[in-house]
Amino acid sequence: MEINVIKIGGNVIDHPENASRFLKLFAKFPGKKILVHGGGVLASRIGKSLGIEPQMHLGRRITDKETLDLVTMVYAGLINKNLIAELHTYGQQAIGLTGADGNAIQSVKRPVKDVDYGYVGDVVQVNTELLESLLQQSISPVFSAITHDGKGQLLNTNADTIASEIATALARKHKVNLYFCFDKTGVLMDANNEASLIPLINEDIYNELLRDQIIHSGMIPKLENAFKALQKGVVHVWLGLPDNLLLAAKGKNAGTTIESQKYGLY
Ligand SMILES: Nc1ncnc2c1ncn2[C@@H]1O[C@H](COP(=O)(O)OP(=O)(O)O)[C@@H](O)[C@H]1O
Ligand SMILES: CC(=O)N[C@@H](CCC(=O)OP(=O)(O)O)C(=O)O
Repeated sequence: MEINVIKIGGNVIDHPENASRFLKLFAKFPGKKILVHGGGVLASRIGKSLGIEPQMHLGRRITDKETLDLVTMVYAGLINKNLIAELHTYGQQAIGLTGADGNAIQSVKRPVKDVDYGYVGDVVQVNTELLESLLQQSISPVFSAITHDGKGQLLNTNADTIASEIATALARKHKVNLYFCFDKTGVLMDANNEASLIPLINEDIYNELLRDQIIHSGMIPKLENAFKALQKGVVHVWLGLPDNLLLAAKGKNAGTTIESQKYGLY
């Protein structure tokens, strides 16, 4: 089957009207689809109000025990359940999951190298049978950024990574497209200038932009994951505004595209 994995960023869903516009588009999006949502900004805001200061390193959250409890409540509870409830108002069958539910995504606690990320998980296994069975019933799985290690420990996993790992695992058997929706028109030469869109990107350009710090913060894991997915068999990766998602599905660019076959890079 053809499967679309769609990631929606925390900056978009932090604004209820933008979240609603996106969810309506997701409900309209044709074919089999899986949603992965972030929520980093809300977790940081609620954390601050509780005296838990966010600590990020290269776009990823350093997660101590207290922060793990916070993100579990915010991502798997507050955000995930509200998204599911709203999707049903648009006629979209959906089921909210963490990686622990149905053993959907197992991860291992990231080994300490230069940085100790704490309770952050690197994905090792995706339960594709579970996802296939839900999709066959026209139920869209909706994932928050929480995984588990199979030994009782929940772990925080970057939502872009979850989207990429799900897409990659399904790509072994299916044609998979991966869409990263966030708060910019795509990858930009200047993150503050929407007109500076880079419509196509390859790994050489990425490395140059990274070196020149044109790509920074949350864009780093997003693009790392985009390239990883393409290398591992995902057919099409797109990044852009949620409002352009249906255009992207029709093959119109309106964002930044990295396409495996067409450019022969992957
Ligand atoms: N070159 C770039 N083009 C576009 N955005 C960039 C770029 N470099 C850094 N960014 C930042 O990355 C952010 C998107 O990453 P992130 O905040 O993790 O998104 P999400 O909402 O998906 O979680 C943008 O809002 C922007 O501030
Ligand atoms: C380990 C790690 O960085 N986890 C992320 C998970 C949420 C996320 O990725 O949210 P956005 O997509 O909104 O950024 C975090 O806690 O910020």
